[in-house]
Amino acid sequence: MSRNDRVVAVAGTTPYDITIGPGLLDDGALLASTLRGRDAFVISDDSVAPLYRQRVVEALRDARADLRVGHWTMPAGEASKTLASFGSAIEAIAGAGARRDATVFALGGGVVGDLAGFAAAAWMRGIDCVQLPTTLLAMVDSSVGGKTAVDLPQGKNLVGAFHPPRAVIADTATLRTLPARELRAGLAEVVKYGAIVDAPFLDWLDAHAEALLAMDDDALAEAIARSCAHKAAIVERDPFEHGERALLNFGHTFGHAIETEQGYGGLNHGEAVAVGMVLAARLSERLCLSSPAETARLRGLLQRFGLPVDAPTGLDADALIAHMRLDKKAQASGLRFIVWDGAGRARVLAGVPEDAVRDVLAS
Ligand SMILES: NC(=O)c1ccc[n+]([C@@H]2O[C@H](COP(=O)([O-])OP(=O)(O)OC[C@H]3O[C@@H](n4cnc5c(N)ncnc54)[C@H](O)[C@@H]3O)[C@@H](O)[C@H]2O)c1
Ligand SMILES: O=C(O)C(=O)C[C@@H](O)[C@H](O)[C@H](O)COP(=O)(O)O
Ligand SMILES: [Zn+2]
Repeated sequence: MSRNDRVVAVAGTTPYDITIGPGLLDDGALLASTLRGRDAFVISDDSVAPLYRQRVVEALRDARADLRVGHWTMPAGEASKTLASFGSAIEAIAGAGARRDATVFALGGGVVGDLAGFAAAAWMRGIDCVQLPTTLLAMVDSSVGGKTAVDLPQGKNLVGAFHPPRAVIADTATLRTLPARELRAGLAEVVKYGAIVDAPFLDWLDAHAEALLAMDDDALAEAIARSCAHKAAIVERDPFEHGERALLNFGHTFGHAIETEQGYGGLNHGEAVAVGMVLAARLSERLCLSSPAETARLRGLLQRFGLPVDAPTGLDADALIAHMRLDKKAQASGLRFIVWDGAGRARVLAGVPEDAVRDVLAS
C-alpha cells in the first residue's frame, strides 16, 4: 500500500476493507493477502480482460509461486448479466477444479462484479470473492455491500444472493481507460449518496464537477472514498435490506423499469438511475414531500455531469408500471418507493398510488 491509498473498513459479521488507490492491481502482496487457499479464478469481460487481467495474474503469481490461476471471460455489457452467463461461469469454475478455499477475483465493472459475486456465492454454496472494480460505478457502489445478481427479461437483478466480498481493491488508475460515458454513469450513483444522506456532498460535487469530469485524481479519490464510506455505514447497519439499506435504491424503481423495458440495451444503469432519481423527486413533489426547487437543483447537477434527466421517449407507462410491480421493494400492499424530502433526506414510502406514478411518467 502506498501513502496515496485510502482504506474504508466495512464492519459487521463479515468485515472487509475497501482499499482505494492507483496501481493496486500490481500489488501482488495485497491481492495475495486475500487468499485462503492456492486457487484463484479471475472473472472479467472482453473489454477489461485484455487491459488488466495479465497484470493481476502476474502480480498474484509473483506473490505466491504455488498459486493455480484460472480465468473466464464474458462479453462486456448488461445484456450478458444473464442466467446463461452465470451457468457458463459456474462451469468454468468447476472445470478449473476450484475447491472451497478458492477465491474468485471479479475484475471489471458492476456487471462482472454482480455476476462473478453470484457465481462465488453459489459455487459449493459459497466461496470467497474479491472485487477488483474498474469502473467508477463499481468503485463507489456495486463492489461494496454484497448484493450479487443476474437479470431476467422480467426484471433487473431478480436472481441473486447476498454474498459480501472478502475484500474490495479499487485501482483508480484503471479509470484512465474508462470511456467518458461510463465515468458519467458512475457519477450518477455518487450524486445519489448526496441526495439521500449527505446534502453538503451535493455542494462539494457542484464545486468539483469540472475536476471530476476531467478525471482529477484528488477529486476522484475523494468522491470514491466518501461514497464508499456512506455505503459502508449503511450496509454494515442493514446488510440484508430490512430497513435503511433500501435508501440506496433511490431512483432505482423507475431506473430498473426503464432498463428492463429497453431490454438492457438502452440507457446504462447509471444513466437510468439519473433519470430515475429525477422522476422519484417529481413523484415526491406530486406527494407534497419536496419542492420543485429541490428537483431543479438535482436535475441541474445531473445535467452538469452530462447525464440524461428525462425518460426516453416511446416507453409505455403501463409496461413500466408492470415492471415496477416486480421490483424487489414491492409488497402485497403495492408499490414502495424511495421518496425524497429534499437534499440529504430520503425515506421508504409504501402504498404509493399507481396513479401518482402514472402522472409523473406522463408529465
Ligand atoms: N451490486 C450492487 O450493489 C450494484 C450497485 C450498483 C450497480 N450494480 C450493477 O452494476 C452494473 C453496472 O455496472 P457498470 O456501470 O460498471 O457497467 P459495466 O460493468 O457494464 O461496465 C461498463 C463498460 O465499461 C467497460 N469497462 C469497465 N472497466 C473499464 C476500464 N477500466 N477501461 C475500459 N473499459 C472498462 C466494460 O467492459 C463495459 O463495457 C449493473 O448491472 C447494475 O445493476 C450493482
Ligand atoms: O446496494 C444496494 O442496496 C443498492 O440498492 C445499490 C444500487 O445502486 C444497485 O443498483 C443495486 O444492485 C440495486 O439493488 P436491487 O435490490 O434493487 O436489485
Ligand atoms: Zn444502482
